Amino acid sequence: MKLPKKLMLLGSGELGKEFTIAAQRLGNHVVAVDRYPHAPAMQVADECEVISMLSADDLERVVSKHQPDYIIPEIEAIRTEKLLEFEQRGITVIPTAKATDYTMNRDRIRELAHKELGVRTAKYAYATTLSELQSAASEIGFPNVVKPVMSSSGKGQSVVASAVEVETAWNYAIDGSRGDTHKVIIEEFIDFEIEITLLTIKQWNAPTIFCPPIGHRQERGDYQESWQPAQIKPVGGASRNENRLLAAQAIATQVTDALGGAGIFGVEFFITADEVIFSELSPRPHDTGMVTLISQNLNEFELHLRAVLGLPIPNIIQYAPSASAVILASKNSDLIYFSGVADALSVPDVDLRLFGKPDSRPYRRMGVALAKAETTELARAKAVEAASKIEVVDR
Ligand SMILES: Nc1ncnc2c1ncn2[C@@H]1O[C@H](COP(=O)(O)OP(=O)(O)OP(=O)(O)O)[C@@H](O)[C@H]1O
Ligand SMILES: NCC(=O)N[C@@H]1O[C@H](COP(=O)([O-])[O-])[C@@H](O)[C@H]1O
Ligand SMILES: [Mg+2]
Repeated sequence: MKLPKKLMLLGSGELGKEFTIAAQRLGNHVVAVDRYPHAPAMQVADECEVISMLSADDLERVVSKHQPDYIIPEIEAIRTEKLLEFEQRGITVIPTAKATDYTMNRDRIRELAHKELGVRTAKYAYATTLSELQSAASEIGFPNVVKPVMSSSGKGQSVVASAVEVETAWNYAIDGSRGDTHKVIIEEFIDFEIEITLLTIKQWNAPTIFCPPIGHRQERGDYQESWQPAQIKPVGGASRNENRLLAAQAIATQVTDALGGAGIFGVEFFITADEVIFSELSPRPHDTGMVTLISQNLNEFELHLRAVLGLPIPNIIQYAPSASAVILASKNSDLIYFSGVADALSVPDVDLRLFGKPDSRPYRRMGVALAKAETTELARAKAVEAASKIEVVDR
């Protein structure tokens, strides 16, 4: 295999920016694509294109123009049927066009995991009308969680405590749905001990390997903090703890094998006292995996790149307990400044990534604080404190 390769990144946010840096460090050529100009990855890529990634015509135009060796999706919202076509034409889609198609909608990956592979998931049902949702809710019970089948980062998602709240949840899900699908999934609420992302690296010609598990905390369905390693509380002794991690690894291997190809996957699990419950997965680097920007010898973006290009991954070493905490905007603005940077960086083993997004909206993720410490608790406290010092301000 000869480098450089031409990589087309579909989606150019913060995850794509770090992937682009990793790709360029090994001499590759990156074309960054997104729906708006000056997206984070575009700031560091060789070339960029602004298109609608849901438009087959737009995708055709940029792929014909640049003739990439690899198409690397960075977000879910892509016209995935077109990716299947590109794959048939001989372009490698990462991890596979099928994987991007199955994970674009929550129902397809759920059916694969639960029905085809027999993996334990939360009890669930689908609804396409309010009355279907009402009867599904009484079947599943309360509390439950309602989400559009097409959405990410918690958009349109709510926890429903009782029957009177079902209508509000329906309207919220429909408003938060991507595209014009009026289909929602309703899930049993899992009262988990911890939720984890298991970064799973599927390789072309080598066995699947894993990063130490990442614990995370979500609000409004969006990640706020992540830490590594996740302490899966040793219920019933240390061996039990180990067993739950092995169980998660076995499920991650099973699901990623069914999707095929190569690359990193962020496989999400709910861990309860006696169960490992599969939630969903990203067939690409995961937002909670940004902690690996400080924690590991090879971060999740470098691992993705090596897996994609079939380069060796001799070892994955975690340097120390580590954490990440998000830096969110509070309002709409297109003049972004950050205050408190010097203060945040005055603490040893703290670092920042400020993504350079050209505008903000309430709760938009604008950066992340990273920290290493002697324990995950200390690392979390340091990351949260550093993030709290940064304020997203406009002029
Ligand atoms: N059935 C459930 N029981 C308990 N909590 C849940 C359930 N489903 C989702 N959640 C909570 O909401 C979060 C977001 O849900 P999920 O991962 O399904 O959505 P998402 O919008 O795809 O998020 P992302 O794209 O950021 O991964 C979960 O990480 C978890 O904290
Ligand atoms: N949970 C998925 C995730 O974190 N995706 C990351 O967020 C970007 C979109 O951010 P934006 O909505 O602020 O443009 C995506 O491009 C990706 O980097
Ligand atoms: Mg998720």
